[in-house]
Amino acid sequence: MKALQLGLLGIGTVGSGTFAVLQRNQAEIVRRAGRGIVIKTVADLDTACARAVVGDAAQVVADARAVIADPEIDVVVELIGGYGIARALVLEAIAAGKHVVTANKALLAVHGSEIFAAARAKGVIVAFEAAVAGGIPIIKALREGLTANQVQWVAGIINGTTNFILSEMRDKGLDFDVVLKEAQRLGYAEADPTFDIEGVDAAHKATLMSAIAFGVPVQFDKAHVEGITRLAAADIRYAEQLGYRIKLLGIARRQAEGIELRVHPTLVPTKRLIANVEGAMNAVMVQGDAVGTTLYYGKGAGSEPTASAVIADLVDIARLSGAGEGARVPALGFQPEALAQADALPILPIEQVLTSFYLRLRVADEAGVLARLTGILAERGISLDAVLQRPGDEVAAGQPAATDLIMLTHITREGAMRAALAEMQALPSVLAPIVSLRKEDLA
Ligand SMILES: NC(=O)c1ccc[n+]([C@@H]2O[C@H](COP(=O)([O-])OP(=O)(O)OC[C@H]3O[C@@H](n4cnc5c(N)ncnc54)[C@H](O)[C@@H]3O)[C@@H](O)[C@H]2O)c1
Ligand SMILES: N[C@@H](CCO)C(=O)O
Ligand code: NA
Repeated sequence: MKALQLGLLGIGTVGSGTFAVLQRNQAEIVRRAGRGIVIKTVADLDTACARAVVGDAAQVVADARAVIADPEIDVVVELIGGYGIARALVLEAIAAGKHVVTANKALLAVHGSEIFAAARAKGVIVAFEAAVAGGIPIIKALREGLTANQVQWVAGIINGTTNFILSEMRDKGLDFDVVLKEAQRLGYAEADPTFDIEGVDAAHKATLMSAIAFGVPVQFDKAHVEGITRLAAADIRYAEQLGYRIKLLGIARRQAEGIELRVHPTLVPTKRLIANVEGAMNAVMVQGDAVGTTLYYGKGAGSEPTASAVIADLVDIARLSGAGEGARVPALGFQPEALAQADALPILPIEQVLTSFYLRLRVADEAGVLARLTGILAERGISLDAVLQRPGDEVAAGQPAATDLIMLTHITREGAMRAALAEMQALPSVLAPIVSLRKEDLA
């Protein structure tokens, strides 16, 4: 059978990995796909760099639209990134009848509904395994391997840069900025690293997983997003003393009334495997009603790990591009007409999220403070799981002595906790802004 002809848009970190792995493993890939997968043309603004990567193994052009216009190209592989030119090129490629493979989670989390609808109308495939947790086949697992299940929740370490930063800070006592620079040097970080450290990249990926897990449209604008920039070393230490690690988790959970979709630093029991995922590694836990809890672990970023996912999608296309719509796996795993309307299973506002909390309060060391605080929590139906008292810093002469109170709560509605926090913060004996972090047992 004729080889699948590719046009690669962008040959940076992921593009060059895709080129290298396709070259190296071509014979193995033919044995699996039943035909060759060949890069015909590479488009990159930096043509000199692109030529240095591909030599004379493929044509190199500066203009991506020349690739889209080439009738011999079957698949456009978008590895440029971002929402701007990438969106235009992907839509133009679909309009030209090309299948599309992309690693671009930002694009799909924000414009996915438009792109999947355009692909459906044109009868082409849009595949994106590389967009979530890089080389880990989590899209395949959710869409196909777990298809029997009603998924209850998905929780993952899905940003390598922030997991690398948290691990290096905890293990080696390194500063945030030093570790971020190292993650950039290693090719893990996004073009704009604030996407990594502010949780946006993880939220893009969690949004895609929520759509595939629950059959809802991609709705990045409804995700609750917090990064790691406000995390204090003291909380990492206290969490450790209580038997928890702090991880940036992307969580999508089904409640009766809707879906929780959130990214935030989270206390996870140290005894869970996922709490021990270190460095730039990713891991995703999925709980289904039939299968129970499953865990997927591996490299979520980097040149060849991400290329591994891009090429897996290409092999699927090599096998399925000739098949009718019904023989292909739908982009989000649910039949398009069965995707729930946004209001049928809405993304819940953060106040409705159910979770437990870690609180750290700097309080005046005087009688009755703890009773007042626990009274406020009890009025809102929030019960305590554990309380620790730690001496605070030295205080100036004449100032009241201060102490740190660390509390772990049982599960509560976030709205109730926010109301309690406001009331506690207003007490004169609470001396500094209260730190609150969410905690998940992931059992
Ligand atoms: N780096 C990773 O580990 C990783 C992992 C998973 C997903 N991704 C995603 O993969 C995509 C690519 O990431 P990357 O790290 O390879 O980026 P990169 O910056 O290394 O490469 C992008 C390439 O696109 C080229 N480019 C920019 N504008 C162009 C245009 N208009 N036409 C043609 N070429 C253009 C650049 O010159 C560059 O060579 C992004 O969507 C990213 O989020 C990256
Ligand atoms: N910037 C991303 C790349 C992989 O999507 C990360 O650090 O995980
Ligand atoms: Na993946």
